[in-house]
Formats: sequence, C-alpha cells, structure tokens
Amino acid sequence: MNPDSSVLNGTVDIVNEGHLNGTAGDSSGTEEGKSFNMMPEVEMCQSVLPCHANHKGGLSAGQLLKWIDIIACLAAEKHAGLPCVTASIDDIQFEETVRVGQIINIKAKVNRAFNTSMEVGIRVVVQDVLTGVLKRVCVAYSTFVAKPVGTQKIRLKPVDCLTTAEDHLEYALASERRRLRLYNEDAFTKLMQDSHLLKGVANGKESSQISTERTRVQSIELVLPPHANHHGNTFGGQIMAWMENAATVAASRLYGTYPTLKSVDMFKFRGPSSVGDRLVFKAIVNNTFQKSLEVGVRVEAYDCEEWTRGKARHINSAFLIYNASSDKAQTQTFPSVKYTSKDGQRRYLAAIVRKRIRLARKHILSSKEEGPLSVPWDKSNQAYLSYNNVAALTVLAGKHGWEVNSSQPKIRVYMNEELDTLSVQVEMHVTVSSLQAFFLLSDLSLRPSWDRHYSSCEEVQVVNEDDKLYHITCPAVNKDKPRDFVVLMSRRQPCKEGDSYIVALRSVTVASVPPDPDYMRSEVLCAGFLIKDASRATCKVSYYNQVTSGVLPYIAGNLAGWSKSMEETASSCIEFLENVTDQKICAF
Ligand SMILES: CC(=O)SCCNC(=O)CCNC(=O)[C@H](O)C(C)(C)COP(=O)(O)OP(=O)(O)OC[C@H]1O[C@@H](n2cnc3c(N)ncnc32)[C@H](O)[C@@H]1OP(=O)(O)O
Repeated sequence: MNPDSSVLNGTVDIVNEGHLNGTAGDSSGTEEGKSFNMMPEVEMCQSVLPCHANHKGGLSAGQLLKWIDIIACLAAEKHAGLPCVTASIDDIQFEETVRVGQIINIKAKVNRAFNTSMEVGIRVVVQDVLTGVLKRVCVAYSTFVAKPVGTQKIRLKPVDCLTTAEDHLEYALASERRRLRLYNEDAFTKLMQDSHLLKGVANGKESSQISTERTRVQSIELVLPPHANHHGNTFGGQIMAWMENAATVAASRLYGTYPTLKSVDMFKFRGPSSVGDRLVFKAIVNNTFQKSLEVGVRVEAYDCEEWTRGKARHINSAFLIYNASSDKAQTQTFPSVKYTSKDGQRRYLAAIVRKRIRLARKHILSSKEEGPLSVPWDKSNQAYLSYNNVAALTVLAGKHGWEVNSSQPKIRVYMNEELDTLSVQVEMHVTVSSLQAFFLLSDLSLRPSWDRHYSSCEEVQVVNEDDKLYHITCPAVNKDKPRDFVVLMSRRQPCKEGDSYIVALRSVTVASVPPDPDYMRSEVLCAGFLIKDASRATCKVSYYNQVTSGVLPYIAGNLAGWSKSMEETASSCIEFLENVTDQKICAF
C-alpha cells in the first residue's frame, strides 16, 4: 500500500506480523505449539449443560450467540493482532436443536480482509455423544473491525494463507456477501418506497387479528464486568443474548405459545456500550407470516448521566424470526396481527420487505448443488412426461404458503419457500379472454416478443397438438455465458367449467439439441401458466416457476430488490396479451 494513502484515509497499516503469527504470548515454543498458533482457524468445544439450556432442555439461542461472537472475535483478533469489535452479523438460520448432554463444536476463521473490516466465517456443529452423529446447527458470517485508535482507523493485512479449495471459495464469496451486506440498507429503503402498495394486502379487517401492541416488551440490563469483553465494551454476543430474551417474551405473548427462534436477520452494531451502561431492550412483534413471525428489538444505552437526562444512545436494532415450537411446527400457523398506529404500520410493512430481502439473500448465496433435473425425451415415455409436466405445475400452484412479495395494479408477485425450495408466482389481471391468453402463452415462439429473458425460442419437435419441444436461448447475466434450455411444453384446456387452462414447462434432453459450448445448458424443473376466467372478457394469468440454479440468475436482482424485471416482464406480458392482433392467434 502507498504509505501516503494511509495518511490520506486516516488509516494505519498493520505491520505487527510476529504477533499475528502467534509469537507474542506463545508459551510453548514447541513445534506443536507453533503449528497450532499458525492455524487460521479457532475452535471451541462445549458440552451443553443445564445452565446453557432453556426451559425445554434445548441450548438457548442466546447462549449460542454468545459463543459464536466470542469465537469470531478471537479469530478476528488472531488475524488483526489487535482488539477487534463486531460491526455486523449476517442472517443466521438455526437448522438443528441442540439438547443438554450433546457437544457443540464451533470453528471460526477470517475468510477475507477488506480495508478496515474483515469477514469471519463461523460453523457450528452438534455431536450426539451416544451415537457420534454430527449435524450442522448453523453457519454465520460476522464482520469485524480492528478497534480504532482514537479517530484513526486500522487498515488490515490481507488474508494470505488460502490452502484448501474451500478457503479459496470462501475468499471469493466473501466479497459477494460484502456487496449484499453493504447494499442491505439501500435495498430496504428502495423496497420500502413501494411498500404502501402492500397496505391493501392485510390489516385489521378480520376480527380474529391480534393487536401487535399486546406483545410489547421492555426490559433493562445493567452492564457489569462479566458482560464486557476484554476491552471493556459490552460483548456483542451478550447483547444478542439479551435481545433474544426480550424477543422471545414478545413472541410468546402473541398467543400463549413457546415459539422457537429460527433465524436472526442481518444486523449492525451501530455503536459501542460499556461497563456501567444501562441497556434498555424494547421488543414487539412486527408481523406474522403463515409459519413464522418477526420480532423487532431496539437497544438503547444510557450511561449514568444520560440516564438522568433521559437521553438514549440507539446502539442496536435487530429482527428475530420465530417458528411455532418445533413439535407443532408442521401444523401450527400464527394468527395474523393488526397494527394500531402509524409506527406499527411502518414496522408491519418493513417486516414484509425484510422477509423478501432475507429470502433473496438466502437463495442467492446458497450456491446449492443440484443433480440433473432434465429427463430424457423419447417417444416411449412421452405420455408419462406430459402427465408429469402438467401434474407438477398443478401441485406447485396448489401449495400452501404463498406470500405476497410485491403488489402493483394488475400485478402481484408471491414467493413460496418450502424446505430449501423457492418458488415464485406472478399474478396478472388481463383484459382478454382466458382462451385467447391460453393460445398466445402456449405458443412459446411468441415469447421473445414480450419476455426480455428470452433471446430466441425455436420449435424442436411437435409431439402432438398439445405437446411441443422448444429450444430457448437467454441473454448472459453476471458475465456468465448466455444460457439455453430445452423444454417440453404441455398445454391442457379445462375439462370442466371453473378449471384453469394450463401451460406447463419442464426441461428435457433430446439428442437433436446437444449442449452448445457457446451456451451454459440450464434447466427448469417446473414452470408455466395457469389461466382462469375472471369475467367474460378478463382473466387471471398466474405464472409459476420453481427456482433452479439455472433460473436464479435471471430473478436474483428482482428477489433482492435492485431490479423489477419480474414486474416489468409481467407488464409487458399484459400489454402483449391485450394488444395482440387476431392474426397471431389465427397463426397458432
Ligand atoms: C467483539 C464484540 O463483542 S464487540 C461489541 C459489539 N460491537 C460493538 O460495540 C461495535 C459498535 N460499533 C462501532 O463501534 C462502529 O460502528 C464500528 C467501529 C464497528 C464501525 O464504525 P463506523 O464509523 O460505523 O464504520 P465505517 O463507516 O468507518 O466502516 C468501517 C468498516 O466497516 C464496514 N461496514 C460498515 N457497515 C457495515 C455493515 N453493516 N456490515 C458489514 N460491514 C460494514 C465498512 O465497509 C468498513 O469496512 P472497510 O474499511 O473494509 O471498507
């Protein structure tokens, strides 16, 4: 680094390499001791005792968050060689309940150092003592900053010990995660600007709705030396544990149940607090979804003087997501809530927006490996494949748990997350008969004229009047190659009045269209349209897509909130359907 730039930026470089390599405080001096200290990873093992557990005998999430923060801090300090503070934590999903008697293993290491901040990756695994079975509890990513010296920020040395393929992958993904992290507030602000359109979705209409006000919780803590870290600041993990306590009380007040903490939304430690501060935790349920609810917690800090003057420092806000208790999770849904103030309305809408961003982040970052999704096409399995195509779309459309993601006149976007599968639904209200919409949408060769995700679409084979194979090419995104798909389109007219018209799509492999080196062959598992009469001259067109890794790049920006491609494509589809000439319909 140019030495002048550190002066210009008010940063100092870390040069204390000996300390970083563990020579400072290395008591052993043995080869074994040295190699331990050179290891980039820091590891903690804990036997879960009753004092770590909640009333149900499960490890308390607050305790786990404390351990996560301690170990992440130790990894950060190992890299920086200086005291470090937690700046933020990405979304954490708790996948497994840990019981008293089991063993928790937590590993943390710095994935990448940026300028003054670094990403620490943390993996938590539980081991059952009796069976030896290991299960993943959660993966977390924290951002740490070396504690500034006065106003001077510390520039960190880069991570240079990337040995395994996983190290390299985490290093590369760290910058992608940082992009989403730093974009989080902008994404939220942008989506909140359109949130008034969601007001009509629900509030206060049903008498059964519960007022969020009844879940309000306020709780105070005095920061004592055991709550502080080794530099006198309140430990981030301790603050998280207190937040979890207040949030759990709020969630349980909703309707007398013991909810289970499922995930913590990405949040930032806005400012420090220290021994002697009084921390006031204010928690309230912001909104409920079908199987989850969001509690917001605000943390205000006061030193002695601020306390008497009533002047708070807002040091933290976090959003915690609860499910119904795990034994009932499959069947129990939360009652819907209503707000009674303008502030309550803001929180209610913000929870919908956060859910949308969280879902997007989760699926964009999951880099899920999929087996082949296409099925080989041949004459002998044609009837089976067509049936399967139509049936899969019917099942997808009939799923419970569709939740509104965005709403505008004539167009509504819904998401559905079941286990790790994300599906989208785009509902369009069109002034055209359902029969006309059916003919136009089932002719995929017309789709490039209204869908900018299609560069071209050519008929490969006409199986019969209602089943055709198409080769679709799509534009490149994210500097990847353009993608192509080979799909089977199966269309069905309703058997009886009131049923929907169906246009189903799924990937197949055909010898006549082998993969082309200029394209990334991608797959669609289940997609298509359901079209239903709304009145004599209008219909509702619902487009569905079960998101695969091949489809995700085209909708990722939309999910995360920086693009409106789905709404724009829907708008273009409506325009196409409403303005198409009779000629095109006859041509089909
Ligand atoms: C180990 C513990 O338990 S510590 C206790 C809990 N944590 C705390 O008390 C920390 C309280 N927070 C703070 O003191 C401050 O907010 C600090 C020191 C973390 C950051 O100070 P700020 O002036 O807000 O940060 P600034 O804007 O200079 O950014 C500093 C770095 O953090 C990064 N950053 C800022 N916001 C975020 C965010 N939301 N997520 C991740 N990184 C972020 C910046 O990109 C920058 O990194 P870079 O230099 O590598 O580009």
